[in-house]
Amino acid sequence: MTAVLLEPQDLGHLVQFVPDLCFDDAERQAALLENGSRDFNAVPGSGKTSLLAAKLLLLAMKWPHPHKGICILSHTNVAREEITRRLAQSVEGSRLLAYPHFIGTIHGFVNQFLAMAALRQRELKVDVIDDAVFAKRAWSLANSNRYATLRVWLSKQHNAEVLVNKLFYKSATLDVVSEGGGLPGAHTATYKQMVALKKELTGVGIFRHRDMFAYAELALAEHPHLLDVVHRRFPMVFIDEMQDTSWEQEEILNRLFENRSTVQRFGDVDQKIISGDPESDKATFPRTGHGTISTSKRFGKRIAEAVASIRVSQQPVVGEADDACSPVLLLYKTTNINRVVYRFGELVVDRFAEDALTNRAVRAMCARRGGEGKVDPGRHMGDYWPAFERAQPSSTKDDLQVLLQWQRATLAERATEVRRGVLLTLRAAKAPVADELHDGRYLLRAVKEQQGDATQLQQLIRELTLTPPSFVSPDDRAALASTMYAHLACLLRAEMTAEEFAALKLFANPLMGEEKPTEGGPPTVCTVVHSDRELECSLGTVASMKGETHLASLVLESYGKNRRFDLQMALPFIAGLGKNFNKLTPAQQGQMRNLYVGMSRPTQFLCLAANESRVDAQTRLALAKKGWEIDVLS
Ligand SMILES: Nc1ncnc2c1ncn2[C@@H]1O[C@H](COP(=O)(O)OP(=O)(O)OP(=O)(O)O)[C@@H](O)[C@H]1O
Repeated sequence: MTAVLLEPQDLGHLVQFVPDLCFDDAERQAALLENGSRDFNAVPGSGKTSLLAAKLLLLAMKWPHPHKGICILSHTNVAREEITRRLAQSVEGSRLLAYPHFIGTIHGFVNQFLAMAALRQRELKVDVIDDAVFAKRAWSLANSNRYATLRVWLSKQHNAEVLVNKLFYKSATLDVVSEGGGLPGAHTATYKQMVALKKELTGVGIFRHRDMFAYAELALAEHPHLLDVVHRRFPMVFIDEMQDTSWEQEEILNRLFENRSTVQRFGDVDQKIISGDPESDKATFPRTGHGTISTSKRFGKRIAEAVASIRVSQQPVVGEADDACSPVLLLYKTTNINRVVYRFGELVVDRFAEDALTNRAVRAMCARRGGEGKVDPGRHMGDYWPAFERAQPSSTKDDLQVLLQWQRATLAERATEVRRGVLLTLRAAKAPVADELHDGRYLLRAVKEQQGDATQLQQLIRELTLTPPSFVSPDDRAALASTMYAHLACLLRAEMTAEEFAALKLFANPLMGEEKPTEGGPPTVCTVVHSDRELECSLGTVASMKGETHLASLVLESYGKNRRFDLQMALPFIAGLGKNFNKLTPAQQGQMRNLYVGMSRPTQFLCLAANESRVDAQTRLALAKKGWEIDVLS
């Protein structure tokens, strides 16, 4: 037996390891003491990630194997960082941060243990694995003369851009298909150009995340013994945020670990809001016999009642925290929609003293842009806050500003982003050293080989890693260009002047020339001044705020692709007007799940905003009877 067993007496160590957390209830104790393979479905704010971290700390104390480890997988870097942070606080936990254990995202795991083997065998280098970078390059290639046949065909397609931008390899045969829709027959010249385009990008190392799963399958097909190697290395596997795992990902994990290792999966099936998986009905989470955690430590009774009323599975949500204020329904008119977020800020200032707001998040969120059409506004964030739409970066790993200002990552990750940023700059400047160099990680080596010394480059990377540069004003950008030029001059073409370098497009401000959003403030922040106090409320999509805990949250109504407003549909459920969940279409259930994620973020104050034309008198009355305040924006 290679898995480690936890026993009731082990729980005594939790006071020392995680003194801020409480695991006294039967549901959490059962999850901690479960030693077999089992799923756990837990409500928002139940502390899934911290429970998992606590369990790992207990296992770390007893882990006896020098060459076998625990595999801990999450969907997002945020969850991975939370687990890592908790483990790093003790000597025992720190052991899990190194060999033989693995902590990372499912993507990272599949790349490291499977896909890279297949790529290496084919001598394929990876420049970047990033859907946005791929999309940008693929669309630009598709519009070039070399792909004229493809271009003509695309000009007749209504979904041309998405077809090209979402090309990916499927299964071990590396079939070229698109998430954007069907492609022409394999024998056609158009399809052959589509394949050539995909291969051209493969040749320069630009991949989409999904491609890695195809290479992983290829690795398993060519080397079936990898299955044994991986599961023997990891007798215990924990997966966080399981509801967001696509079937493609789950299938590979099942092949590796099911019925071989002890696998425990944590998540909340009602928070599944990542759509676009055509095989999502095959997903198995949560399996029959799963454990449950039904109490939330994040919010109290009133928010719990609202959240439970729209929970698609209809399972209970119990709020265990203190109940602070009544929820508010904020009704606006089409003519004053641009005041909604500001009004929410005023409501927050009225309810909380300055101290209570310090270091606590106040956020406004809305579903992703969905349906268009001639309907009263309130369709997406752009209707409430026009600057928001314009501020969305079109690309991530291909944008110097994003790379150099990546705030969330660890220092090591920041250095990787900075190296890539420097490589992009050298490429833009057509520096000889950047020719044929696809991966920022090899930049230092390439410079050393070429120049014999890379001290200047090293200094620049260190400086940018430790102090993220500002891009706000033209002066900031000129200063960055000047610093980079000073350190990189020896690598640039002899004729390149500092002025030419500073004029490179990647130092330009993407928002330059556009109307300023709010008196020069960032386009995703609303600054509210009320009662001689100031409050900042940041804005985002619900998906971008998943996993967050706020003091106060505003959920703005939105219009789905199915041409239904989410809150118009949900408010009668929240008001308890006896609506039936079984009558909701899959698209409407998706909207409900989105609201469920958004409405379950706040610890104390929940506010929903809807156009008054869409909320009838009966619903308003029923909500008021349940203790909701109705605030009509004048
Ligand atoms: N066992 C616990 N004891 C006390 N407080 C806890 C416990 N678990 C979580 N909390 C607190 O509850 C809040 C929500 O926790 P957390 O964000 O980890 O929940 P979650 O299950 O990941 O939520 P979601 O699914 O909504 O992302 C946090 O403020 C956290 O500190």
